[in-house]
Amino acid sequence: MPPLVLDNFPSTPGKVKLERNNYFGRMSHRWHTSSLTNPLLWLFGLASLAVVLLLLLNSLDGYGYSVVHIGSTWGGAQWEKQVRLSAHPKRRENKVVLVTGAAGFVGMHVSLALKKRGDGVVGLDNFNNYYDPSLKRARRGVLENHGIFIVEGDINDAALLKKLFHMISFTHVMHLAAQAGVRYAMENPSSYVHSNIAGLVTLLEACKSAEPQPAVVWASSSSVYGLNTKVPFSELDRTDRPASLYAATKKAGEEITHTYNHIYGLSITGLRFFTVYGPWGRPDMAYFSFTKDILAGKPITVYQGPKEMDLARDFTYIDDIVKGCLGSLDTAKKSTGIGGKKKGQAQYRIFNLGNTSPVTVPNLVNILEKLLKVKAKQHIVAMPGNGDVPFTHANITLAHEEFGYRPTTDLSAGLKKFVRWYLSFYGADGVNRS
Ligand SMILES: O=C(O)[C@H]1O[C@H](OP(=O)(O)OP(=O)(O)OC[C@H]2O[C@@H](n3ccc(=O)[nH]c3=O)[C@H](O)[C@@H]2O)[C@H](O)[C@@H](O)[C@H]1O
Repeated sequence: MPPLVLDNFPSTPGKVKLERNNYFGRMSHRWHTSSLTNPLLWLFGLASLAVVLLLLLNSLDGYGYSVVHIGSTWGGAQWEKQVRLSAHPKRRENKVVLVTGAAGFVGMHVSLALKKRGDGVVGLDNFNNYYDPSLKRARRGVLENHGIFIVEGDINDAALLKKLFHMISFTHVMHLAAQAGVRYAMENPSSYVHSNIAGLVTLLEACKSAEPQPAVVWASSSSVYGLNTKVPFSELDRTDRPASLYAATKKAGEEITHTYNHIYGLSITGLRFFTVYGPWGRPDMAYFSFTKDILAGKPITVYQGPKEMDLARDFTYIDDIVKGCLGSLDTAKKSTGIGGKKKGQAQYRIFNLGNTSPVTVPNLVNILEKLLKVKAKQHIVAMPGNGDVPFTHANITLAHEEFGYRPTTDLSAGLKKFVRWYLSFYGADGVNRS
C-alpha cells in the first residue's frame, strides 16, 4: 500500500498555503493533572478526536493516498435536483456537457455559451486558492443566474465522478480544470502533478467506465512547443522539449489521453490554447496583473529574451477560444467503448487555438497604458530561467479546416473589452464591486 501522506491543504493546493495544524502542540503545555478531572475538557478532547478521525476518513481516496476534500459539499436530494436541472438540455438534440473548471476563466465563458444555445451544462470546480477564490465565486454567481449549477468538488474525487456519470448521461466532457501558470510550477510542482496528471487520469477512468462514454474535449497548452523555434507552431512540430513542468504535464496529458483513446475507445480532442485573455480573466496572467499594478502606480516587471529581444505571445481573445471549444465539441465523434471496452477505432485530434498574430510584451504594455490613461513604471529585466519561452505563434490551419476556426479579435480590441470589465468589477482602486 502506498504511504499515507497527510497534507493539510486543499486537494489542489493553491498559492495561499494553509498552516499545518499544530493544535495539539499548542494545547499540550496547558494540560496538567487537574485538567484530567475536568469533564468539560474531556468532552472537548473527545469532540476534537472525532473531528480528526472524520478528516482522516475523508482524506483517503481510492488509491490510499490522502486527499483532503475541504469544501467538498456534494450529495443529498437537493444537490441531485440541482445537478439534474442544470444538466437538462433545451431540446432532445442538444448536448449534455460536464464542464470541469467551470468557475475558471475559460470554463465560465464556455459554460455560458453552451447553456445559451440550449445544451445541458453541469459545472465542476474545486474553488482552490491558486488565485483569489472570490473571483471564482463571482463567476459562479454569473453561471447561477443562467441556470448553471457548479458541483463543488475535485477531479481527483473518483466517487464524485462515478456518482455524476451514474446520474447523468453526459454526451461530452469539456475538461478545463487544471493547475495553470508557467512560472508557478517552480514554487509548487506537486500541484501540477496532482491536477494535470492524477486528476486527468481519474477523470478519464470515470469517462471510460461511463455508459454511454462521453466524447472528451480538453485544454492542452501552447507551452507544449517548448524550445521549438520553427514558426508558426504547427501541430506536427516537435513537442518533446518542454521548458516548464507545466508544459511537461500538458504534454503528458496529450499522451495519457492517447492511451485512453487507444485502449478504451474514448473520443479525444486536445486544444492547445495560446495565452488566452479577456474579461473575467486570470489575475496571475501578465495583462491582468499589469493592469492592476499600472492603476495602483506600482512598477511592473517586463522580461526580455537573450540579446535584449522582446518577448512575444500569440495572445488569443476569450470569445475566439470559446468558438474553438464549441467547434471542437460539435465536430467530436462519439466514443466507441461499451462496458469499459473499446469496440472500434475512436477519434483522436489535437488543434492549436491561437490568434496567429504575436504581439510583443512592450506592445501589450503600450496598449494598456493608452486604455488606462496611465504611464506604466517599467522595470525591464532579463527573462529568468523559470520555464518561460521567448515567443509563441500558432498555425491554425487544422482547426480552420475541421470546424472553420477563425479568430476575429485583435489584442487592442480584446484588451479594451478586458479593461472595461476590469474597471466595472474592481474599479480603478482595485476594490471588487460585485
Ligand atoms: O499559452 C499557454 O499555454 C500559457 O499561456 C499563459 O502563459 P504565458 O504565455 O506565459 O502568459 P503570461 O504569464 O500572461 O505571460 C505573458 C508574457 O508576459 C511576460 N511576463 C509575465 C509576467 C511578468 O511579470 N512580466 C512579463 O514580462 C511573460 O514572459 C510572457 O512573455 C498562461 O498563463 C498559461 O497558463 C498557459 O495557458
